[in-house]
Amino acid sequence: MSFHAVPVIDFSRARSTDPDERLALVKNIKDACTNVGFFYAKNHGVDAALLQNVTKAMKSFFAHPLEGKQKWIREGVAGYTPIQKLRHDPNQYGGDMHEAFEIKWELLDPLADSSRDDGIMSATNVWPDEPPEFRLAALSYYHAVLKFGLSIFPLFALALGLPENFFDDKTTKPAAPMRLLHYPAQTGIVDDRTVGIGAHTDWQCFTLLWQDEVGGLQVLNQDNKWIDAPPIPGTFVVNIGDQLSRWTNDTFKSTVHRAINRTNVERFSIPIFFGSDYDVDIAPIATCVSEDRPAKYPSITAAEYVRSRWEAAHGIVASAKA
Ligand SMILES: O=C(O)CCC(=O)C(=O)O
Ligand SMILES: [Fe+2]
Repeated sequence: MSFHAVPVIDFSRARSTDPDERLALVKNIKDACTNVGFFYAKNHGVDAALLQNVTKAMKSFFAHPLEGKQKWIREGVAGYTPIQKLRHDPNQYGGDMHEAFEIKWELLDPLADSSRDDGIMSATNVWPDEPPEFRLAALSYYHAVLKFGLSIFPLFALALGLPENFFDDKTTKPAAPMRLLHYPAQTGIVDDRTVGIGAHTDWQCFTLLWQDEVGGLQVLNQDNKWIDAPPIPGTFVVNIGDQLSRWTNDTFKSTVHRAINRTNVERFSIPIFFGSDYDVDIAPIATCVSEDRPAKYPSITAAEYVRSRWEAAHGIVASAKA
């Protein structure tokens, strides 16, 4: 059945002592992940003040002239990406109309050892000197959302009929890049060819997205119609990515989406992409495979898979199809 709206799921029930409440939550998650691949999470528990601080810092950073921001471009997978550098949809006319700043896992304490071997996905963060509170604001928000994100894995396990701790030993140092995104106001001629971020699926297990009040996110349904996912204050948009759809042999859906800012107001959003540990093999989980539903995907590590998608988005190799 085709969906016509993105469901809203109340996560306060994850903390309930009533087992029926938790079961009802898992059922909502299962329905959303198998039919839509998207849902809003409300009552997620992330402090609104942390969000306020990071949005203030990112707005201040992106307001700088391009020359200042270009100092933070790095060859690797962290730092600044200018407008139109990426093209998420290879069929799209121009590049994506957004600029981004990407942050990798790092501890909040600047003196702590944040080195971590992520193999071919290893990256070191760069931190703009302006505004000075950028690092603290970004990482404080990041770690609060990381905590919420990790709490979703056991619920996904239950929704898949797996033991609740199934993902625990596979998410001890989970991949979780965060991107701060700025979609400029579009004042010229705007048509379907001018997209903020072209039609794509995400690469990791799932994404937690905060979006501001401007709107523009759209999700493709089974009838090939774009369904709006409008901003709902106090929620995150959660969507399944290709890693988890492969891993579950397509039990969970990784749904095509895009963002188009057709207003003359700039838009900001912050996705965090949650993956398993990079060294985990994401071949279809045994319980998702049967004689009727043979494994659709070969074995590959999460790092190899994500790296191939990253290279495709950067035009380094032909698109690696999910
Ligand atoms: O900005 C948005 O609303 C969507 C961003 C997105 O889909 C992505 O970064 O993968
Ligand atoms: Fe996305």
